[in-house]
Amino acid sequence: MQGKNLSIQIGPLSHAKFVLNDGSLSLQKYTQSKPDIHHDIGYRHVLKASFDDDTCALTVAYLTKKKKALHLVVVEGKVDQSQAEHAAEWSESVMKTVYDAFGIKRSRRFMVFVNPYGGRKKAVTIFEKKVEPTLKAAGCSFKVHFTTHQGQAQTMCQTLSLDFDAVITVSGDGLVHEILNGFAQHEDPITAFSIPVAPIPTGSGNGLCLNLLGREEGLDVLAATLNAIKGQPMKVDILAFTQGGKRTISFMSQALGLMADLDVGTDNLRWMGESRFLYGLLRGILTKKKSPIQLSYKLAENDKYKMASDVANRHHTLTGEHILPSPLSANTQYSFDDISRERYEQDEEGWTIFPHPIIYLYAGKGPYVGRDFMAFPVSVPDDGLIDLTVMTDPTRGDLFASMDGAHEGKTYWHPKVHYVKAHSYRVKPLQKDGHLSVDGEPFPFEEFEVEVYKNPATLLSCYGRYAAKFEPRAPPLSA
Ligand SMILES: Nc1ncnc2c1ncn2[C@@H]1O[C@H](COP(=O)(O)OP(=O)(O)OP(=O)(O)O)[C@@H](O)[C@H]1O
Repeated sequence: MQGKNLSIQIGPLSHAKFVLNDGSLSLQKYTQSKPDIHHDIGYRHVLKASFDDDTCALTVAYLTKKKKALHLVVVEGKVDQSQAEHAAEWSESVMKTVYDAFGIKRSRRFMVFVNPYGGRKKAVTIFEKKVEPTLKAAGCSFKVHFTTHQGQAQTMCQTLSLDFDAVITVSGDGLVHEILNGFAQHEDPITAFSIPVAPIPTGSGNGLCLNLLGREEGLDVLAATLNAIKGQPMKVDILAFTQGGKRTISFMSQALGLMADLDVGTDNLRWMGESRFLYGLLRGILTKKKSPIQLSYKLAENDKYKMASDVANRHHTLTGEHILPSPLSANTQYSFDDISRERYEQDEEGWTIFPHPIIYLYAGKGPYVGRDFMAFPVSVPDDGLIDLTVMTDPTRGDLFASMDGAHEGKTYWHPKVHYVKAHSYRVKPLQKDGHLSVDGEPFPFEEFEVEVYKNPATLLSCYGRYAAKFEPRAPPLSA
């Protein structure tokens, strides 16, 4: 249809034609020096189309994938005066198609916090070279603050004016932790938590970005910027971590033993980027240090097969993708007499007492804790539960084997990995030395309790669920 087409003159020697198709905007560029260029741009990647009446200039901004990463492209050109009315209508119809039809507000207003210190300390450059131009090209407005010290973003969020469409963090998970803790101390915490947080990955682990965008795009700065521009609010649970009478909000994880040693125990190696976690893991496997603790939890579910098929069914309902448990193959690596389904003693208040000595405890929300470790593959954003995983007394071989396929969540199936969903849990260390990390930040190695608050916080998501792929398995016939 003619109304869906628009031609522009880009320079003296080149021109282009846009066509608004079903599902994509196609661009055909004709230049003298190069062969014709054709792009099909999916609606999701179209950031803006605008027409300036005074200058007869049309601008279209979009993101395109080159060498596995997204790049910003802005095409500008002149429209013939006789086509001015059509060009104005055409650009408005593009905006209606790529924003309004999906219920996405155009030209969002953001508060942006940039942590110059996180990861490899490139956040400022990344913000200036990539994020800022993309937000501007999409017609978004924003206020930006470069943090000068730890805790500053948290303090600012306690009194943040709540008139932004979202808060963007250009950092790792540490700044997200600060924002949510600031919101918890806001005079209107419910409204504060309703402001979505959209992380952009410039830290070392960037677990939240991986959970929102998946392993392929989770570390792509412009995929995360696009999520800020076009993602939809997704409600998520938060975790109340209480230690010594003080409550801290945790949005991602608590780690103790080996899993904390490889994170806060390698803090001095931040310059290594993500590799510091692998180094910490190998060091931990070699020393195989035990953590004597008392652990108890309020159990919600401990059937690994059921949890895996429940999460697959939920994804199926949300996306229409069909995921069925695959039958057990003859060469399945592990036996299935796993320890999760053992019945442990319960106290009179219904707390399950976990009896084993442990190598690590890892509890949290969101499948990925780093690109190479999907620690909580069956985690659900808003089930009101925390996924709790404990490794008991493994051999070094068990530890190595449990890390095989860790990026796909295979650790979950290892028979020595105890994995449950709990309403809450408590830990009492039985010795003084040790590491405890909460959302990757160090905390005193002392007694604590974690409870789940169902659903108060908000993130932006393009998928409406955690973006992790995890294959369920059929239970063995005897189960
Ligand atoms: N300007 C600053 N100087 C020093 N520390 C800061 C500053 N701004 C924030 N912080 C703190 O820096 C720590 C690390 O931040 P961040 O999470 O962004 O990076 P990271 O730890 O490398 O990444 P990840 O958490 O994804 O592993 C956090 O505790 C954060 O509160």
